[in-house]
Amino acid sequence: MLIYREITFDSAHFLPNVPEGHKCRHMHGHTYRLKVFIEGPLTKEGWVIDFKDMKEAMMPIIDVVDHKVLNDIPGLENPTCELLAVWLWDQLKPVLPGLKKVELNETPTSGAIYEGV
Ligand SMILES: Nc1nc2c(c(=O)[nH]1)N=C([C@H](O)[C@H](O)COP(=O)(O)OP(=O)(O)OP(=O)(O)O)CN2
Ligand SMILES: [Zn+2]
Repeated sequence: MLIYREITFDSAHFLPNVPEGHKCRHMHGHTYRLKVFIEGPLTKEGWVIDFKDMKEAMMPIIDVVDHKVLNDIPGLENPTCELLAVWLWDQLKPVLPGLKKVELNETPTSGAIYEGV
């Protein structure tokens, strides 16, 4: 069974590696939407993991990026949606057994999906 929990956070960033003149070289912000997927068997409670426990595992990581400048965070010096999705995966993997996939929307119409290496 695959379950998910979704959360939003607001961050500022700029993309240092895009060409001169690209609008994303300038500091700007996004409301990111992160969907975290966990796969596993049903327990005797009839669930994979308590959604509440998922949220509790996710929140300390979300607190690192929420209302922050992403470029200031070690490992996020070039915070594209793709690299932020990988960073979130790397943070979540040790605290969420069964982590299957992260889906990160940077805008309502664009995003990245990462399932680990
Ligand atoms: N593959 C990627 N492309 C872009 C990324 C990214 O992380 N991965 N990021 C950006 C910028 O962060 C930018 O803020 C988003 O740009 P854009 O998609 O142009 O966003 P808009 O909502 O302004 O889109 P419009 O269609 O122009 O309204 C850029 N690309
Ligand atoms: Zn952006």
